[in-house]
Amino acid sequence: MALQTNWIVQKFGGTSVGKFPEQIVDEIVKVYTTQFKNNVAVVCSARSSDTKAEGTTSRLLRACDLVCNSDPSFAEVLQKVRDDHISNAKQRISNPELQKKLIQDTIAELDLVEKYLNASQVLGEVSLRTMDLVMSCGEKLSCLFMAALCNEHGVPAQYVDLSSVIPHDYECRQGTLDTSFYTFLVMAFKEKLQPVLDLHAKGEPVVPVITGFFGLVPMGLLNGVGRGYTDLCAALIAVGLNADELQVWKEVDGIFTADPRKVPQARLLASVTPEEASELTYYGSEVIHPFTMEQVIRAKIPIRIKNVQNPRGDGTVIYPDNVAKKGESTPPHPPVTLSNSFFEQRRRGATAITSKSDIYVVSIHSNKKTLSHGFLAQIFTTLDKYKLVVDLISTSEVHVSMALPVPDNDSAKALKKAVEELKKLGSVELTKKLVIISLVGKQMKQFIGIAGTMFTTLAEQGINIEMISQGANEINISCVIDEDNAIKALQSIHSKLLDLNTEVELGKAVNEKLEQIKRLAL
Ligand SMILES: Nc1ncnc2c1ncn2[C@@H]1O[C@H](COP(=O)(O)OP(=O)(O)O)[C@@H](O)[C@H]1O
Ligand SMILES: N[C@@H](CC(=O)OP(=O)(O)O)C(=O)O
Repeated sequence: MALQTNWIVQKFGGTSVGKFPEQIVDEIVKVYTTQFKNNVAVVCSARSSDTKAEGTTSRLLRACDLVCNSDPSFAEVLQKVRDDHISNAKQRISNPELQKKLIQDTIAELDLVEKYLNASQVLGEVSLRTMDLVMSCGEKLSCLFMAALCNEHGVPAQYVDLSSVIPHDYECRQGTLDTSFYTFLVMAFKEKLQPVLDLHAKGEPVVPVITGFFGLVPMGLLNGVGRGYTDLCAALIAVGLNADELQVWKEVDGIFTADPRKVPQARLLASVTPEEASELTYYGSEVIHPFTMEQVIRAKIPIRIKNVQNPRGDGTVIYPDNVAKKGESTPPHPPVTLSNSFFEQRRRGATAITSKSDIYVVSIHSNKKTLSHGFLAQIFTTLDKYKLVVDLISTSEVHVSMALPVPDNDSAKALKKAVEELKKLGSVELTKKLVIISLVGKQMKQFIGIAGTMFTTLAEQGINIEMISQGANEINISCVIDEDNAIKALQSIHSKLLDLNTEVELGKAVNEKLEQIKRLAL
């Protein structure tokens, strides 16, 4: 039995769809379908013609906010989305029929959104469900456009809308995003893609262009998954199709040892483990949505991060170093033959460094002599009440320090109220304008002295450390410093711990292993 299905799922982010749609179709989708003979499924996010903050999803959410504040200017925001998509269709789709149909479909979707928002304005609220419905429009418009562009460029494609795959009453039946929910989604996606699979079976392959918005999830998509949900959707599609690889296409060559915009010496990593990718994303390097990994890794599908502007590059593979690939009950035999070259190749302890801005530190000095029973529970109950998240925590006998992300005005207001309540427990000190610097690496726990080098380097640079914390999984050492010192800290720690280049060799080994697995599976 052939274990490889030849399916590859390619996910494209909003800015890539906005800036490089022709390259996506001609240099990526067409190359994989015709040259490499893969079955390709495409998943797209909502278009952003420039930055994500000015992208379609952000605009649609802003329109919802305006409606909540009874501000009628939401119509102007919708008009911007309309103008942007119509001019894009006119500019990029020249076949009159395809263009006419695309513009008609675009207008119909936006008219629907306008209806929802007008109704919400009358009701005086935008429910979670309405917000999801409005948000879904972004991915629908983007995929309608990409499917039209594929067809225009000679790649037969079919638009697939996932926005109604979750039944209305699902919330009542289940309630949370647990494993059974993901299993349900995978089955639902499979069913939705069956007509495409049937065409493939008949020898009429077509590329499904699938909305990365996947339905009205219990509690709302933003609460349940958050921005970047299309990565998760692509992962679940990869599982449903039993794909050989999930490719997440971005505007960087892959995952680097640090954000290349901040550390020019940063190196591209050939591979990282899912845990490392999650930590990096959580602590400021937004490379992939953290929920993505679990689904695909469970199905033993590798994730490859690649660059839309450099499709021939190898990118970065996210794959655990101790698991056999899909279809294998045990690792390729004999495992020893691979162990020297593959992921076991030692790095120098740390894999990458990252920074997360907009951090406040709250320090509470208990008014008792020792931390009394219930002290921490009271702190967390208060933070929970104001929906505040704690990124790092460190405690001593009568003292607790916590680093919290405060990215916007709403969370700043919430924190102010929480601090007032926390004052009942002791003296509270609040420090603002901080960043978390995190050193991440699965090998770090086996190396002595990494934390020492990290903190000595900061001391040598005259950088004061506000707080220190080591992640319980031992693959993350973090500290909090003043935001003005962030770049200096990243660059100096990088040059001490991450400048050495072992990646070229490691890259070869990663590809060698995946090739071997492919051969074994055929
Ligand atoms: N360690 C890292 N490796 C790669 N990119 C990183 C890292 N840390 C931060 N980044 C930044 O993350 C961004 C991700 O790429 P981009 O394609 O812009 O994202 P999106 O798919 O959300 O549009 C890049 O701009 C890059 O500078
Ligand atoms: N469009 C959504 C979902 C998404 O995944 O976006 P992107 O792939 O562009 O990060 C958002 O902006 O959150």
